[in-house]
Amino acid sequence: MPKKIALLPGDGIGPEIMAEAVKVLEAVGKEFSREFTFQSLPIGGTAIDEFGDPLPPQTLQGLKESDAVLLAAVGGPKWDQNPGNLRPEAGLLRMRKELGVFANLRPVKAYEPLLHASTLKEEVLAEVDLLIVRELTGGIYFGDKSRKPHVSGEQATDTLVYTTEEIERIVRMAFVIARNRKKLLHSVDKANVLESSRLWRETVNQVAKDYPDVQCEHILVDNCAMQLIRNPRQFDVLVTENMFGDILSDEAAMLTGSIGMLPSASLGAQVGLYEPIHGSAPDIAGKGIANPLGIILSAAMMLRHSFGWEQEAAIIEQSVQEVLAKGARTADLAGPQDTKVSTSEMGDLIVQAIGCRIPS
Ligand SMILES: NC(=O)c1ccc[n+]([C@@H]2O[C@H](COP(=O)([O-])OP(=O)(O)OC[C@H]3O[C@@H](n4cnc5c(N)ncnc54)[C@H](O)[C@@H]3O)[C@@H](O)[C@H]2O)c1
Ligand SMILES: CC(C)[C@H](C(=O)O)[C@@H](O)C(=O)O
Ligand SMILES: [Mg+2]
Repeated sequence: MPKKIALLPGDGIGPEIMAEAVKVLEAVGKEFSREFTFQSLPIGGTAIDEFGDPLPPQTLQGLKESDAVLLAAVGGPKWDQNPGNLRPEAGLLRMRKELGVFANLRPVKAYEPLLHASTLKEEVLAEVDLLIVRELTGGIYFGDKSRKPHVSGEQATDTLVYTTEEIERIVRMAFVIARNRKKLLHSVDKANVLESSRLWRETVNQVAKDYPDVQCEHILVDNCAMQLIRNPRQFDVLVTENMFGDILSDEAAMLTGSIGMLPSASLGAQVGLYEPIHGSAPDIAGKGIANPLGIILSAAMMLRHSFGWEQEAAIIEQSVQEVLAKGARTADLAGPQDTKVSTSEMGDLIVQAIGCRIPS
């Protein structure tokens, strides 16, 4: 049976990078005799323009009927003044909630050929290989929001809510992952200030009893943000709530040289959702210069986590390493010595590398 992949190209650079991910999946399919069917569905700003809804019912239906979902990015200045529920981002959040993908895995790997491309020192970055496990369907993103008049103008409220159950399931997943890596887990919170973080920390301590072989450390989020830049190699798996994970993962992207490099997998009970961590990059959209590696590596995560195709995932990841080692770079990473390539040229190079790795 062919695997049904729902594609959500979205806005800005989304369609440009999505085209490269599809090329790569087709190449893997050809080499390994795997069949895919692709269904492209509207989401975000383009869906608002066409259907007046950032997550139209037919999109949600299509996602639920698919075997896995690949999203590029949503958002852009055109929709920034829309009311909250009619913003592109509202469609993305509603989709995550509807699919129940509470666990967002964001691996951060410093590729050797890119060490010089970061604004940080090479010796700090060498061999960084960590994983941020971000809670994705709770916290301040999903709590009640309100506005009311105030003597100074208005008062706005966002509510940060977590239940023991929501914390426990993500923390348990992080412990299992940590057990299969270096057996080191940092739980990131703000327990010195936030009640939700105090519940988070208590729950982590309870769950930790079931994983005595995993070393578990608590770290406050402000210190964690600093330590990620000071000495990132001290971390292996980090687990944290929704907004802290969002911010820390953009910060951690600079350990790789570009936010365009980071993939992610969002997992839960049903279908898996795969997306690069970056946004729609309106400043470079339509120029053919966006880095497609984040979405290509997300496609690799899809093959591994949704279909259990480890070899196929690894071949994509090895091809990315190889192409980078040969000096090809999109504009976000290119230095004077490098060969600067466009979005589609980068996709072609990965496809070629896949072809060369498999003896026919
Ligand atoms: N998952 C998502 O769909 C997602 C994630 C983050 C932001 N957004 C949305 O994207 C829009 C723009 O947000 P932003 O500018 O804060 O963040 P962004 O991640 O889109 O861009 C930040 C910077 O990184 C660069 N960049 C991002 N991805 C890149 C890539 N693949 N290759 C090369 N350079 C890349 C951009 O050019 C920009 O300079 C907003 O509407 C925001 O809400 C969407
Ligand atoms: C666009 C936005 C809602 C989203 C988030 O905050 O989760 C993005 O920043 C991300 O990291 O996927
Ligand atoms: Mg983000």
